[in-house]
Formats: sequence, structure tokens, C-alpha cells
Amino acid sequence: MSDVDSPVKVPTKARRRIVESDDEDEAPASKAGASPSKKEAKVSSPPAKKPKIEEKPAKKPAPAGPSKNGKPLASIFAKPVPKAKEEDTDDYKDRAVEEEGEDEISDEEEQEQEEKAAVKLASIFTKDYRSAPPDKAWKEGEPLPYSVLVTAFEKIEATTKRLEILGILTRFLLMVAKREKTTDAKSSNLLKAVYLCINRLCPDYEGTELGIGESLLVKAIAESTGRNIAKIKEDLRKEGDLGKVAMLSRNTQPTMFKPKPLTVPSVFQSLTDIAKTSGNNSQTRKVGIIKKLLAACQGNEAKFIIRSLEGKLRIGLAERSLVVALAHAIVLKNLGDKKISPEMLTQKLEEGAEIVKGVYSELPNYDLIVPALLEAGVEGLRERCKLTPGVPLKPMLAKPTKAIGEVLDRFEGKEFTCEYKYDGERAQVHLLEDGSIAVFSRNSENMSAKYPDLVEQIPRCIKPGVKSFVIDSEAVAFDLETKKLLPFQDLSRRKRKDVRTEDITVRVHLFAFDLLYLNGESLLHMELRERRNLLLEHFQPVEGEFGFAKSSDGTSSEDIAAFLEESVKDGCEGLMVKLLATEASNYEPSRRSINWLKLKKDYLSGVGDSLDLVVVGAYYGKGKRTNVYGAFLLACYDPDSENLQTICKIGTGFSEEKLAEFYNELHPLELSGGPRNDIEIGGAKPDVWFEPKVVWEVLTADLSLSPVYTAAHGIVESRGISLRFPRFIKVRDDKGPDEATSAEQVAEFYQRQATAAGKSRGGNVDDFW
Ligand SMILES: Nc1ncnc2c1ncn2[C@@H]1O[C@H](COP(=O)(O)OP(=O)(O)OP(=O)(O)O)[C@@H](O)[C@H]1O
Ligand SMILES: [Mg+2]
Ligand SMILES: [Mg+2]
Repeated sequence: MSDVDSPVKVPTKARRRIVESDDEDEAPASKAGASPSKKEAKVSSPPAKKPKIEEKPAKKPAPAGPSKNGKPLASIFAKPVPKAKEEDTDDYKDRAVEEEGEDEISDEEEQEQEEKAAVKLASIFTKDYRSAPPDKAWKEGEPLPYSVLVTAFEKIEATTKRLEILGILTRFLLMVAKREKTTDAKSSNLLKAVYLCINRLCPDYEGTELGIGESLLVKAIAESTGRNIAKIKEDLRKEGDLGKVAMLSRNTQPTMFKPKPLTVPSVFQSLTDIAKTSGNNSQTRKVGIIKKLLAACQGNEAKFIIRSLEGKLRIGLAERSLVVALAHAIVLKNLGDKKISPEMLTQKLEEGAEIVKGVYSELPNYDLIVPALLEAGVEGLRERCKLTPGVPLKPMLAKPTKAIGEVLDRFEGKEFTCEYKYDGERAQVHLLEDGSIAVFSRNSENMSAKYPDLVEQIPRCIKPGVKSFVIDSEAVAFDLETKKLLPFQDLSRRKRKDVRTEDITVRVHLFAFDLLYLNGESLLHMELRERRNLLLEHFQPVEGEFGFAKSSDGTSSEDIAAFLEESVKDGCEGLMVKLLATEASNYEPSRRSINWLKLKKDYLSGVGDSLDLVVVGAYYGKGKRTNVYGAFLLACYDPDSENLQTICKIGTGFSEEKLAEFYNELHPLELSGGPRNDIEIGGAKPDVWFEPKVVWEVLTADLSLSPVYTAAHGIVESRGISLRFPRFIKVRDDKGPDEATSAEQVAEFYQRQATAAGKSRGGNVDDFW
């Protein structure tokens, strides 16, 4: 591939690169790029986004222009972000309300906004839309062509408007759902299309994952196209997107015969085969399957095949949009051609979305949800899909607070409880009707293999009469001799796999704090007090193995302060403060809820909590540290765009041993082609870039607006936010890059710090939904 036939580096959202001169140690980047060259500008595929006023004006400033490997054209920071006109506000209504600020918006304004959003929502789903014929490329009775899905991906990639994305996806899923003859999960086109949209192959907890390393993919591309590896890497440096490189490479290879076009089921199958290949020769076998896939690719398909293999589609399609689109598609399918007013239609769509969202957070398994939706529509979904032991639900999360005063601000006059905040690992323990026990981590990984001792211990804490349950708890390292809790590190040092009970030196003590399911009944809709009573009633403490989270229902600030001290003396991190009564104390799966507050002793003087950030780059060491990386570039995650946003350079808090260890761990993740295009770089210029895999917990003195980094840009101000004096705490191997601290959380930290201590903003900005 030469430069001449390379298409323009369009400003897609995956290419939002922002730059400014680095304030610390780097030269101004203004000369790095001027404007797109003519050659670049005339090429139009894939479609460049029109410059437009964004529907999320404060959130996503339009890209400054084409960029190339972190050397974009102009700074978005320099320009004030345009305020969107009312008509352009086609985002979800709740979002619009949220961004105006909860407190400042009047009821009438709110109602007006809601009405506008409702009409807009209904207007996309006109009757015409509903009765649209299926894509011509898809012949009746045949499996869904992959090209049809790819067309939808291309359209989604070309916009950042959430409502537009929702429309494209709904139309696509509706078309597939209408043709679906089966409700059998195995042969469902719809189910496989759903999985490919979110780039997964099965429910999270089953653990089959994509995420093939760059070098293997480069090798497969080279072998399937006859190009040499060095050339491919060179292209990669230019494009920042291996998918695009694969797509452009293919064209140069003359084909002897035409392989059968790819279909959604065949691609799904091949990806599953690749993910499951292990053992001897697995690399070679993987390359073999990838080559076959690439050989059959047409048009833009290779781009998405490669990105899927990398582990991320990077089209800005958040899973929550998929869930809503799926709900809408099923509602529309079941409406058929029926006439219905826009208001009614909107209501039906919204109700449908609420149902599917609710069910998905209790039972995150499309294998069960999609067939149930096809069979019984949204109306019959709750009946068929409920919280089920064996399927981990997404855990409820807590909001940080900086002071006891802040807790009282929230909970004054309400019934609440303080519990010890144990410093271990979240453990969701399930007892299935068949007597088997499963333990799941915070991100729904099956941990039963890591904790065989725990699985052995559990039966001893169950009182007679208990047939099935789901407990929410913290697993903590425990010293049997001193009867003291050990720091989290002792737990994380345990092996993750093939652990044999007799080899275990660090004991696990479980501290249960919630009961979510008991003997066939979901308890999610009960008040916390009732759930806690049931927990105490049906389980019993076992010395050194199982206990209930220690709690105090004292509500004065003195009581809380004393209990906080006590918790720290006992080896805990601080307190969790929870609402105890009323509907607001129900268990909210997947929500970072304002009804659960964390009060961490260590962090009271900082910003209230630590951050979990992705290691995306590194700087070579100086002096004694020349053989290792001396500092690292960290990033937060923006789930809306699926991009990582740089937040700080970190070089303190590391021992020599740690630096050596990190070098060994990170060196294999170095990207030869420079940064991937899902990193919003800003002005950072590390010496090497990594595949985003590793997450670190980091503490900061405070946060400030930054001319260099891009974290949360556009939320508080057009500029990004960075951490001042960041300090490494520990590796978070229970979190992946997608679970890193979100852009909105970063903005919230910044805002909380700006407001007086004790005053905080509400909202649920970084919920899954
Ligand atoms: N009594 C308790 N109630 C609820 N959670 C508890 C309790 N004791 C300990 N925990 C742990 O505290 C966690 C919440 O605080 P923590 O800051 O440790 O979360 P995290 O894993 O870093 O996630 P995030 O910072 O994203 O909330 C829970 O997920 C749980 O693992
Ligand atoms: Mg913790
Ligand atoms: Mg945390």
C-alpha cells in the first residue's frame, strides 16, 4: 500500500486527537500538523463526519481536524466549545437534564425538554421506518451477511450522536428480528448480531474473550496478503488502526478464487474458535483461522474483523445503547404496522427499554434474554428472565465522600447504617439449587478456581433450610494465628488458577454485607433492613471463615467518627454508609448509587477516593533507571466514545523492584505502530505506547485543568483534567480497561473538590446505564 491509495485520515471519533504544547518537558506541538493535505481531503471513504454542533455540547467538542499519531492539526482547547441549539439536543432526555445540572433546572424547562425528546424519539420510529424492507443483500432464508452488519457499523462510526446511533442500531436489529424464525439461541441471527455489536462471544462470566496481541495480527495480515511485516508496521504507524491497515492491504492481493462471503453466524463461529484455541501450536492455529477470515473479507469487512480480534470495535457503541436498541427493536416488531400516536409510541419504547435494562442488570446473559424477547416480547421478559443463582448480577457500587459532613448532608433525617469497609476483594457467592457453589468477582469473573478453600468453607455458614442464595460480600485475607485481617496485598498475591486447598497459606475470611436472593426469591426490591435481617437469620458466623460486616446504626457525627476510627484499627479502609429503609435502600445492580457512600480514612485528606487508571504509555528511565521505564502515562475511560483519555504522567511511588517488574509485564504490550486510535492523546509524548490492558490504582493530591491531557475534556470545560502529584498504590488486576475510572467520575472528582467540603453533586453519572 502506498500513501497515494491510502484514504484520508478522517476525523472519526476514534481519531479524536487533541494536542497542545506540553507544559512540562515537551516542545510545543503546533507545527506538528497544519491542515489536511489536498490528497487527504478529497478521499471520502469512510464518510467524514460533518462538522456539526454536537448534541452533547459540553461533553464532546468536535475534533479539531484530521490527526496523525498524536499530531493533530489544531487544539480544541483553544476554542470555546459552541453551545448547542435547542433543536440539536437530541440526546436522551435524562442526560440533557443531568448536564444542565440537577439543581438549576426548573420544572417547566424539564417538562419541555422531556416532551421534545419524546417527540424526537418517536419521530425516528415512524411507521415508514417500521415497515422498511430488509437489506437487499440479505436473501430470505439465508444467514445474515456480515456485510449488512458492517454497513451498520460504518454508519455508527460516522456519528457521535447517541440518538442517531440508537436509530441505526434499532433499524438494523428490527430488520434482523423480523426475519427471525427461531427462538433457539444457537441458531439465532439476532443473538449473534447482538454479540458482535458489543464484541463479545458469550456472557462475561463464561470468560471466552477476544483480545489478540498486535504482533499475531500483524503476522496474520502479512501472511494473508503477501506483504511484509515491516511495511504493515509502517502503515500502522501512519494509520493508528490495524483494522484499516488490514482493509487496505487486502486489495493488493490477487485472488485465485472467491471464497464464500462472510455471514454473521460464520464470523461469530470463527471468532469463538480463535478465542477458545489454546495449548500446543495455538498461535499457528489462530493465525490459520484469521487468514481464512481475512481471505473471505469484502469491502470494509477486514477493518472490523481485525478490530474485533483486537478486542474492541471502537465505533463508539456503548453496550447500554445496544440494550436500549434491542428493546426498541422488539417493541417495534411486535407493533407491526399498527397505528399509534407519537406520545404512545414513545411511552412504549421507553417502558420497553426500562424493562430490558432492568432485566439485563439482574441477569446479564443475552443467551437467555434474546430468545425470551423473541418469544414473549418485552411484556413477557420479566416473567422469563429473573435473577438466577449461577448468573452473576452486576454489583451495586458506591459514591466517594470526603467528609462525615458530606454523609450527613445526604442522609440527615433518614435511617442509615455504617458498616466496616473491608479491604479485600468483592465476592458474590451463589448457591445453586443443585447444591453447587460459585464465587464471582466484582467484574463477574468466575473466581471459584481461585478460592477452592472458600467454596469448601461456605456450607459451614449456611443454616438448615437454605436451598439457594446470592450473597454480596468481601473476601479478606486473614491470619489464623493472630486472628487479624491482613492487607489486600496478601490476598492478591494468591495464585488465580489451579489453586489447591492444601497449598494455601493465606486464609480467606468472608464478610457478608447483603443478601440478594434466597430460596428461589429475588430480594432486590426489599429494603436493606429486611435483607439484612434475612441474612442474619439464615446464616451463621464461623470463626476465621465467615462473618457479617460489622455495623453501627449510630447517626451522629461523633458516632460515625468513632466507628471510623475503630474500623481502621481493625484493619479496614473506612466505612460504607448505606440507606437502611424506604425504597431508596433497595439493591441497585450495576449502579453507583448515592444510597451507598464510602468514607475512606486514607483519602479524607485527598479527593475522597483513589482512581483506577489504564497504563497506556511509558517514558524511559534516566540515571539508575535506564533499563526500565522510569515513568508512565495513564488514562481514564470514556464509555460513551469507548476512548481512553490521558490524565497524567506518573513517576513516583515505585520501588526499584516494582519498576523492574512493571518493565517485564509491560514490555510485551508495547505497540510497534504507535498509539492506537482509541486513545485521546492530547499533548502527551511518551517514548512507548502499550496495548491498554493494565490498570493501576492511583492516589492524587488534587485535580487541575490541563493544557496537556484530555481526561474528561468537555465535561467541566473544554480542557482536560489532570492529576497533580499522582502516586501509585497498587495494580488492579480485578479491573480491565473498561472498568477504569470513567471520564465522568474524573469530572465529578474535580467538581467536588471545587465545591466546599461537605457539598457534593448528586446524580448517577457513571452508572452502567
Ligand atoms: N460493608 C461493605 N459494603 C459494601 N462494600 C464493601 C463493604 N466492605 C468492603 N466493601 C468493598 O468496597 C468496595 C467499594 O469501594 P472500593 O473503593 O474498594 O471500590 P473499587 O473496587 O475500587 O471500585 P470503585 O472505586 O470503582 O467503586 C466494594 O465493591 C466492596 O468490594
Ligand atoms: Mg476495595
Ligand atoms: Mg476504588
